Amino acid sequence: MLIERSTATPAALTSELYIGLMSGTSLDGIDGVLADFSGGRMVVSHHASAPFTPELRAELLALNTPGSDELHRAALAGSGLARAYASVVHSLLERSGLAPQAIRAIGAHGQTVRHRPQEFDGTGYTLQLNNPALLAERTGIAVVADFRNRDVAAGGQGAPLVPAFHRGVFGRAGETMLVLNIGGISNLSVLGADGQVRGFDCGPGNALMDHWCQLHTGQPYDAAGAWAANGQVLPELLALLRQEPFLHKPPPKSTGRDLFNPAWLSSRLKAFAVCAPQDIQATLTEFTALACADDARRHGAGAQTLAVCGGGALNTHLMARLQAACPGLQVVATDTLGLPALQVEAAAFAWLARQAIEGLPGNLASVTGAAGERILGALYPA
Ligand SMILES: Nc1ncnc2c1ncn2[C@@H]1O[C@H](COP(=O)(O)OP(=O)(O)OP(=O)(O)O)[C@@H](O)[C@H]1O
Ligand SMILES: CC(=O)N[C@H]1[C@@H]2OC[C@@H](O2)[C@@H](O)[C@@H]1O[C@H](C)C(=O)O
Repeated sequence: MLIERSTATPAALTSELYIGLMSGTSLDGIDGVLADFSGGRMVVSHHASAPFTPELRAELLALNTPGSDELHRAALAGSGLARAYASVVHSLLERSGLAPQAIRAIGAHGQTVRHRPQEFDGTGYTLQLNNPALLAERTGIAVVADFRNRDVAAGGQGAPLVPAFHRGVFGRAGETMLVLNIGGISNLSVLGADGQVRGFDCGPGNALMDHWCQLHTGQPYDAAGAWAANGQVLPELLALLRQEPFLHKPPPKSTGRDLFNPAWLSSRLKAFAVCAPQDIQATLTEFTALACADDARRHGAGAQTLAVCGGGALNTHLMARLQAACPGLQVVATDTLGLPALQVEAAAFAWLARQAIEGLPGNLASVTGAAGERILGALYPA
């Protein structure tokens, strides 16, 4: 039998440079980072982002709800996403002056279009559209993708996956820290003083606010929350929104656009049709802040700091409402702790790719409820 030698370049095999790519439930576009893990710590050297084209965004959004010809459309959308990912990778290579061979691997999250991990009699699923083979082909770099399904197969939620990364970057010995990601959906990591980590999705992040803002102002999001800040919170609507059972479920739990979507909102707005859209926006912002704050208070005993990442950290009004609802905590953006809010999730997927390449687990059973820690992701070689 002829045993062949690997033709992979030694540079790629020893490199500690990884690229992380994230396109999340806000569906605003792609964030990518180039991260260096040499020397036992992570340094993000470059960040690039790219909005989705209106066509790709519309199709990815449409694929979140059942429709016709889904298999064909999902395949095309996955390839469209991979091409957009490749152009973010090319920007990172150009900015850093590096050749593809210098990068060990790309961690590419894909686009979540369904997330039903625990339904269907224990055979639930989570679906991230992607075309990792095309991404590897277009970049000449190995790709790690499909990070969530192994955790789901082990009985877990498949999300959130970032708490282990949050521990590595933001954890402080002997101190309880809270890290809140406000993307389309929001998720909280509780980094215990004793090293224990808990984490779960809190509920909506920007998804409902973005939808309402787009509908009534034509803008993709409420910049700095200025529109909401000049509206009046509607107490009855707020109370109705806060009745949502997901918010009161104990962890482990995760959610997505499967639940917090325009249909969910419409059904709750029926009795409020005469209200000013700006007041609805103020109420949605308050609802989002309270969904996060309730969890921070409920699960964050002993913590002094709530570090916020994701695009929600740029919503000044939302951050002020969060601070008002958590008087015992200092609410800060993760920028103040060394990692800019918009880079955290992409950096997490660079880290998850490295974990996979090194044969190390990516999930935390204490977070997702999986039967144990697992190596996450599938490898598409360069
Ligand atoms: N200047 C700003 N003012 C207010 N909101 C902002 C601003 N910039 C970004 N955002 C919000 O952040 C969102 C994008 O956040 P982010 O990139 O973290 O989302 P995501 O990648 O979809 O996250 P996730 O995977 O956690 O759902 C936008 O849709 C918008 O709602
Ligand atoms: C299924 C899915 O895509 N979940 C996302 C989503 O966006 C925020 C929240 O819901 C979180 O659970 C998760 O993303 C981050 C990156 C995570 O897995 O930790």
